[in-house]
Amino acid sequence: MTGAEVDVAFIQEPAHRPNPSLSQEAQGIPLIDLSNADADALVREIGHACRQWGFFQIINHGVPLEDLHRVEEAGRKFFQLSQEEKRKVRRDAQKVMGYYDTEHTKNVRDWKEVFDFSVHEHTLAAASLDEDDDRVTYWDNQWPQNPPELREACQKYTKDMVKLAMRLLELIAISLGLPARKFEEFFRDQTSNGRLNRYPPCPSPELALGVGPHKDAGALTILAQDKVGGLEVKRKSDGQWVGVKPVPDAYIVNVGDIIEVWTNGEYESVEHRVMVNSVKERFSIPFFLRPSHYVMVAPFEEFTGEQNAAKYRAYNWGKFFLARKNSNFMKLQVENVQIHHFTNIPTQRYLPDSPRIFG
Ligand SMILES: O=C(O)CCC(=O)C(=O)O
Ligand SMILES: [Fe+2]
Repeated sequence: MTGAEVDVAFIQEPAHRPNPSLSQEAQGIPLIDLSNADADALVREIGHACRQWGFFQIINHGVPLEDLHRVEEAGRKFFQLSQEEKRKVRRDAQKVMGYYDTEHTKNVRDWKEVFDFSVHEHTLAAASLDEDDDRVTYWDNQWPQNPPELREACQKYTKDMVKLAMRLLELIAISLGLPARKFEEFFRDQTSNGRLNRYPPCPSPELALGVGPHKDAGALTILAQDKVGGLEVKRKSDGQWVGVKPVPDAYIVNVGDIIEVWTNGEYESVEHRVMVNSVKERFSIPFFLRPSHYVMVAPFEEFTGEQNAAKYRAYNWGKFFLARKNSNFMKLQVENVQIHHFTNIPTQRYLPDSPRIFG
C-alpha cells in the first residue's frame, strides 16, 4: 500500500487523484510573443487565449531575466534552511505574509512549502470579516535574516510583475472592447503578492497534489515555473487535465475569478492543479494580481443588460480575501468561500453551502 508514507491529511479523494502516468502536455495552450509589433494581432491573440483556455504563455515579456534568477536563487537558499529558521518568519492569523507549509486547498493539505511577500511592505487590508466593520489593518511583509539578498530580490521582482500585469490588463481590456486603462483604478492599494513555492519529492504522487484543483481568486496570475513541470489545466473544450509544458524564460498567465466576474463570464477563470513526483523537487514563482481591499467586485455594465443578466452578486474583495486566508490555517468542515457562492443562479448545488458571513 503506497499510501502508507504520506499523512492522511494530504490524500485527495479518489475523484481528485492525479494520474501521473497519463498526464499529457497541452501543446494547445497559446504561446504569445509580447514583442509582436502588430498591436491588433497581439490583442486578438490575447483575447482568443482568454476565451479558449483562460491560460496562455508569454515570451519576450520585458521582465529582466536576472531579476527572476535572483529571486529563484535566493528562494532556493531560503528553503534549504532548517525548519526552525524558516519558522521564524512563519505566517499566522495576524502576520499573513511569510513562510508556511500547511496550506490546504479545498480542505486537503498541499504537498508544498511556501514563502509569501506582498507588493507593498504594509498592505492595506480589511480588519475583520464583519460586513458592517469598515476598520482597516496592515499586512506587513516578514523577511528572513537569511539569505540577506531575498528581500531586495523580491521587492524588485514584484515591481517588475506589477508593470507586466498592468500591460497585460491593458491588452485584455482592449481585447474586450474596453478602454485600455479600464482596470487600473482597482489596483491603487493592491493586495497583490508574490510567492515562492517549493514542491518536495513525494513518495505517493498518485495520492497527493502539490496544489489541489482550484481557480485563482484574484484578477490575474503570472507564474514562472522551472523545468520539472507538474502544472495541469482543465481544458475547457473537454474537461481533460492537461500539463503545461515548461518553456524556458516564459511566463504562464491565467485569468482569475475577478476578471470572470467583471466580464460577467466572458473570460472564465479556469481550474488548475499541481502534480508532484517521486524524484524531483519543483519550484515555481506565482504573482497574484489582486485589487485594493475596498473594491466591490461586480460585473461591469458593459457586459450586462436586459438580454444579459448579471451572473454574480457584488462582493467586497477585502472581506472575501480575508475569509480565504482564514480558511488556509485549518481544515474546515465546510467548503471555504468561492465565487460560486456569489452566483445569481440559484441551483441546488450552490445554495446549501452559501456562507452566512456575507448574508
Ligand atoms: O506552482 C504552480 O505551477 C501553480 C501554483 C498555483 O496554481 C497557485 O499557487 O495558485
Ligand atoms: Fe493557482
